Amino acid sequence: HELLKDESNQVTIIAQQFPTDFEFATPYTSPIAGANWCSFAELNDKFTQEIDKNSYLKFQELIKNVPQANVTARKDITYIPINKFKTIYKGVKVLPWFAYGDMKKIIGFRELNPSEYDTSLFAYAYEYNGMVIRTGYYMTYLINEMWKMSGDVETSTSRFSMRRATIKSLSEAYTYHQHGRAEIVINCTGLLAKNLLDIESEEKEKLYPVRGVVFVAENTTGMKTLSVVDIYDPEYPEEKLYFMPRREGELIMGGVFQVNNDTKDIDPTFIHRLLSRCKKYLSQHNWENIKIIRTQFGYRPFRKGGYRIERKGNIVHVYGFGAGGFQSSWGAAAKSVELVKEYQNKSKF
Ligand SMILES: Cc1cc2nc3c(=O)[nH]c(=O)nc-3n(C[C@H](O)[C@H](O)[C@H](O)COP(=O)(O)OP(=O)(O)OC[C@H]3O[C@@H](n4cnc5c(N)ncnc54)[C@H](O)[C@@H]3O)c2cc1C
Repeated sequence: HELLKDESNQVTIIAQQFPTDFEFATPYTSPIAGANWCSFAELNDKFTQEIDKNSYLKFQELIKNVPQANVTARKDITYIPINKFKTIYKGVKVLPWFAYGDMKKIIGFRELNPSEYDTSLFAYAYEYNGMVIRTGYYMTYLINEMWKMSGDVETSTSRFSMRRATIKSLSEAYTYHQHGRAEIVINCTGLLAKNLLDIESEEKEKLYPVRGVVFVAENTTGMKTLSVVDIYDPEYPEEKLYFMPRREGELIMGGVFQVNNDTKDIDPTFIHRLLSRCKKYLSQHNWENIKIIRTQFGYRPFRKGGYRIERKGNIVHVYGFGAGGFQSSWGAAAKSVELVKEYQNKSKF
């Protein structure tokens, strides 16, 4: 999308799976995400903070001006239960980087007053102006924007095309360009980057899946804010508790964070624990007779050391986004475009 803004660029997307696919023979993460913006950057990680801030601002622009992008403004509230505060955080209040500096203002960050939550359950809570990205629709919007920019379809002047194909190695990707051989390849293969024959051997070791399971329900709960309860259950340490109310009256109910789990089985008892936690922690909402439409799972493409945005000759690697591929997307795209331009400028001389 960002590359097409330069009218001299022509782009072909090669993919095994596309956003409107509903079953995947091989891992494809993006359609499974909720998704929200909740940057995970550490307090001193300015690089990721800049990327996530850039993305936040872009999503805000879409919220305000582009309804068909399917990004919806939602207050995002996080509650920290007392047991987690005591056992895991050792009684120290932990706030994210965007609770400070100019980002605090931009994002409307605010700690909740104790009168606003149940102090017998929670040690503290905070909120900010967040969002829900309706991922399937949002990605379709992006594709349609690219077709618009293409100006033409399947002719010698078209600047965009999509190709369903499976590549075994990055070197093969050059041959799929709609107008002959590509000059540069951008590798956004997510978790499957590790299967590419010509990826560096150390990269294969770095990538690992963190499985997520979410329920898509009809939102009869009355919940209008994006709500996260930062739970810790020593018996089920992989289980989380978060909710994303989508624009069309759906509720994403999550989830789990299962490191190195690439299975497809879902524990049938999980939903019962999730609902009993809902009744305990979020009793202001109605959890009776909730109708679950679908259970879905995906593999967050984690990479040891964080994500990779790096140019090696005429390949730009952009993968390993773990649990934050949407919230980092626009910032990561901006960095990738810089790397493409760097290559284009070098190859001119
Ligand atoms: C349950 C869950 C909840 C999440 N919630 C959030 C959230 O709230 N906010 C957030 O920011 N992130 C969230 N994430 C994380 C986010 O979904 C990922 O970081 C993001 O989707 C990764 O995108 P990607 O494009 O790198 O990988 P993918 O979406 O997996 O895309 C990779 C693409 O490469 C193609 N491909 C791979 N190998 C080949 C090949 N050899 N040949 C051809 N094509 C190939 C695939 O077919 C696919 O099209 C969540 C993830 C899960 C599972």
